[in-house]
Amino acid sequence: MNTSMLIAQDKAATLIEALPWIQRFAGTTVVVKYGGNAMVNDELRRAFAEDIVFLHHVGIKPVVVHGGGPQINAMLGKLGIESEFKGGLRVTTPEAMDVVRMVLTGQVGRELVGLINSHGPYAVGMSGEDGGLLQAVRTGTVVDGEEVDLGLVGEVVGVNPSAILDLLEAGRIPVISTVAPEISRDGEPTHQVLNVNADTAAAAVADALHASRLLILTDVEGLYANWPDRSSLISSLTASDLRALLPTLESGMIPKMEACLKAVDGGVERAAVVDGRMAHSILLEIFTTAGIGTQVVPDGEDS
Ligand SMILES: Nc1ncnc2c1ncn2[C@@H]1O[C@H](COP(=O)(O)OP(=O)(O)O)[C@@H](O)[C@H]1O
Ligand SMILES: CC(=O)N[C@@H](CCC(=O)OP(=O)(O)O)C(=O)O
Repeated sequence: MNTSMLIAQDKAATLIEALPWIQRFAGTTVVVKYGGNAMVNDELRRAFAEDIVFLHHVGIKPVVVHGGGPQINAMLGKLGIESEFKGGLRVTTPEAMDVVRMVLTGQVGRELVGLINSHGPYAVGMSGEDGGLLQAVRTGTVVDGEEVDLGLVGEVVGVNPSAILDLLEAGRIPVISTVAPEISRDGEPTHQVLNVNADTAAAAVADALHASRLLILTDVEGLYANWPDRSSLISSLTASDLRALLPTLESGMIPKMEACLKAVDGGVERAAVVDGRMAHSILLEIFTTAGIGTQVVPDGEDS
């Protein structure tokens, strides 16, 4: 066989490797969380949009939930508003909340919708406020054993997925920004919006949609057992293994791995953290046998 035939055979092998995965996931919902640190260059952003449109065209129903921490930081900086993180969450004043809402829904969400829609009229942006999608209660955090007030920060306690289901039914790709209306402890709307961590919001959405997969894109290869020892990357672990590991984790990995656990405990078949700095990481994770990154599987399955 000459070289061009060998190259062609290689391409056919790559395509056919995807067949069992396409058969397995067609008709299911895949929730992809796109983080601010994985959307920092144009090539990656374009590859992300291509992957999402690819999923759509092989019969999978992708739902994008996005963050935008670095973009919020940049806008707060431009406006001269100070902000700090405690326990991995942004302390959010009313002034900062206006910026969070404006940047996530009006800037980052718009940009992702535009990128996906350069392939066709698929994406529709919505925030956690639209169609009563998310409900959150105000939450603080605990740092060094002390309760810390975070201001207008919430934890998602309810998801009403009907607006997402309407969009999926119409063949659209929902792109969701994670701003959430507040409800009081007794369930009444307070008419305030809260800033929620996008990883945990994505898990709540995946859970409510009975998604087959939650994929969280980030700026490392996956979960390291002994961060920052690069030889300790974990390719797969069970929910129980993860539960045992959670107290040892640091900073940004905490909400991500909590989100994976919440999703798998809620019935999502698999949740994975993958490297968003690698172009087409979504396709590699879903359509190749080896996958990439770190996947969390339910107890009793081979990790
Ligand atoms: N055990 C760990 N494995 C991998 N990354 C870790 C670990 N512990 C802490 N991290 C840090 O978590 C970061 C990812 O979280 P974050 O910066 O919030 O990402 P994103 O903006 O994508 O949501 C990594 O870049 C790394 O610095
Ligand atoms: C409460 C809280 O911290 N909210 C986050 C929301 C955005 C987010 O989670 O963005 P990434 O996924 O890019 O980190 C924030 O204000 O930065």
